[in-house]
Amino acid sequence: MHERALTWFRERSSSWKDWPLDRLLEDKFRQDSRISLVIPARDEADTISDIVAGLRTAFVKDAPLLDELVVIDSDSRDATAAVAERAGATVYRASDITPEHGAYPGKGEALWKSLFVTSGDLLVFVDADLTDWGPHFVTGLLGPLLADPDTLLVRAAYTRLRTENDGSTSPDGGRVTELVARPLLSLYWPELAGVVQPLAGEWAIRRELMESLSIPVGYGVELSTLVDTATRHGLDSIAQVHLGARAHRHRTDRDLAVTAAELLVVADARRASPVGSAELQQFLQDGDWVRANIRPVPTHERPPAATVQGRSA
Ligand SMILES: O=c1ccn([C@@H]2O[C@H](COP(=O)(O)OP(=O)(O)O[C@H]3O[C@H](CO)[C@@H](O)[C@H](O)[C@H]3O)[C@@H](O)[C@H]2O)c(=O)[nH]1
Ligand SMILES: O=C(O)[C@H](O)COP(=O)(O)O
Repeated sequence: MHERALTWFRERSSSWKDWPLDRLLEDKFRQDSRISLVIPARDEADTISDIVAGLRTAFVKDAPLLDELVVIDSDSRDATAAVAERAGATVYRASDITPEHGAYPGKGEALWKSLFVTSGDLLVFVDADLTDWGPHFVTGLLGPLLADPDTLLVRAAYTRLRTENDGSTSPDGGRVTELVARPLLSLYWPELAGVVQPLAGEWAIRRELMESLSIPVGYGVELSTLVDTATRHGLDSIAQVHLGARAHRHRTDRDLAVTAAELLVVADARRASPVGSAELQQFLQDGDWVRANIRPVPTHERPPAATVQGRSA
């Protein structure tokens, strides 16, 4: 692994088990922190109820960790809003929030709009399509933020499960992650190559930072916030927490191609110069991230043959 990335990986990774709820509550009340949990959701009526109800029970009813549990309904065509409200969330339609600023479709837009209806100084984002997850996602993500004022952004690290049509699972999830995000980071921001899940939809961030960043309206928001935070505040302002395994609803390759293009746009907007040499950082999906793999990426280009001495034609 790139030396800086390896140092970061070693120093800034922890496990959700390192962050017990008691300790978090103690830190939260000592610091007088307010915490908002935000779930962006488009057409997630099938899964959102369990997520909202589970988090509400764990961190609103049983323990006072969350001050707000908000769902941003992002142009859903199904009953997402009603289901989420019944499960105990405060629900806003993204397009109803600050209508004077207009409305775009997309996840990033939902997160950006959430800034206008929440008040927590710490924000936690959780996707609405999770099928394998646990409340420890939230405690894990908040741990480093509550423990250290210099930590500004916390990313989830997990094994991404792929669920086949017959219900069987393998640790082969994350098509865009493996095919686009990781190569982009390894090539253009190799110091970020130690981020195990650069596109994880579960992350926590200080409001002050989130409000200072430009937010792509679509699926580029995870990549942009990662790169921009590292660029402006240094790698060590970011931490990652291993959360075990995570499964979600899979989208089609064709839909993911649009996401892939969005990531390229985000990268393109942030890049000044091309890479010289490159290696691709990968992680074995069995959870043993210490046995990470480095794959050399060929970058050499031959000159036009017409310019090469001794060509026969
Ligand atoms: O217009 C949209 C589209 C999606 N979502 C919600 O955003 C979350 C993630 O969307 P999803 O379609 O499940 O994304 P994935 O295909 O799983 O993409 C992965 O990679 C993306 C970055 O490329 C991240 O934004 C996602 O969180 C991450 O799960 C879910 O709660 C969606 O309901 C919206 O709120 N509005
Ligand atoms: O982050 C990703 O790579 C996308 O969400 C796709 O994940 P999947 O291949 O596990 O559906």
